[in-house]
Amino acid sequence: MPTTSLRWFNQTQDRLHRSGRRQVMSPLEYATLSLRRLEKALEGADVIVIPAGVPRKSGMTRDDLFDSNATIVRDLAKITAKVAPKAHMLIITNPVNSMVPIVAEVYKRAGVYDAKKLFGVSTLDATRASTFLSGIAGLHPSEVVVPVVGGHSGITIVPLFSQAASATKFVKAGEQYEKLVHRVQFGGDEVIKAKDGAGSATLGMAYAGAVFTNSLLRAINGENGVKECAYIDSPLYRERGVTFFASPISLGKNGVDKIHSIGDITTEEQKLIDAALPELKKNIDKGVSWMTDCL
Ligand SMILES: NC(=O)C1=CN([C@@H]2O[C@H](COP(=O)(O)OP(=O)(O)OC[C@H]3O[C@@H](n4cnc5c(N)ncnc54)[C@H](O)[C@@H]3O)[C@@H](O)[C@H]2O)C=CC1
Ligand SMILES: O=C([O-])CC(=O)C(=O)O
Repeated sequence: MPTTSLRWFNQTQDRLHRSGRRQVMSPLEYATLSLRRLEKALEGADVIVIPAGVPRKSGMTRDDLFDSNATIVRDLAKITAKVAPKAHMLIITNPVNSMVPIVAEVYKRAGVYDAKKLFGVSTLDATRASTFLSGIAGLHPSEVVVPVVGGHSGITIVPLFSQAASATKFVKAGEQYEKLVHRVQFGGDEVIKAKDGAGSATLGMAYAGAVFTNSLLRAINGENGVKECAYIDSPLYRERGVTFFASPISLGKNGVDKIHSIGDITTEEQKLIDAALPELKKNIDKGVSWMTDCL
């Protein structure tokens, strides 16, 4: 059945709206009302997108957000596991590398985990890679598709410029390549610095989140051949202890239909993946251990 409605819940807006309507509200009264409104918003959802949480400020890494955002994401996942256990879960909140394993742990404990329906949204990395390379190539970004694999922070972001079809020839080995990779890996830092305390890539993320969500909705509604990169529960590097990995995937009615292999890559790209894996493992283990410690 086609998706027919969009529901939106923002804790801060909810609090403002409620306190505007009633002058006196105890924290307990607010929390109870808010939880009920949230559950109502989520009930029966096919797709849930979670961008809730704190963005970083200049000088912070995404991992520095872990302590603030882990609790928010865990608590939201507990609710979604209860009221919409079959929904596709799209996680935007940083650090994505650790938040997705946290959601997986919550769902496992609730006995409702479906690895095919949990996604870390890494589309912004592919958007940046495409934008930067198309600028060099003099092409429109829509003509340049660059798979970006690994994770969503710093050196875990690995753009595969060698797979950008006809645009690949515009990438020159050496300094230009290194600068291009660095810009994709640290594009988020560039935005945070430019916004100077006013948040992170909010609009870029709104675009990237809409691209990924629309792709998923098209697949859920029966379209064939929908392909995106996303950070998912993946077998690709499991033997190296990395249980979540972003790679190209085909989407279907029930989420991940097929996880594609990385394919042919250059020696430089292999080095980037080798550097990404230990960092990714650390980020994933941190999320899983934090959940164990929560018990
Ligand atoms: N995956 C990605 O590529 C990207 C991820 N992000 C991440 O997304 C998150 C949000 O970033 P922004 O939108 O820039 O921040 P923001 O501060 O503009 O928005 C966050 C919103 O979350 C709401 N919120 C907080 N706790 C909540 C809860 N428990 N339930 C419902 N809503 C809640 C706040 O009221 C606020 O409106 C950050 O963690 C940021 O790092 C941002 C850009 C790209
Ligand atoms: O950099 C941040 O903190 C936000 C983000 O994930 C991005 O822009 O890629």
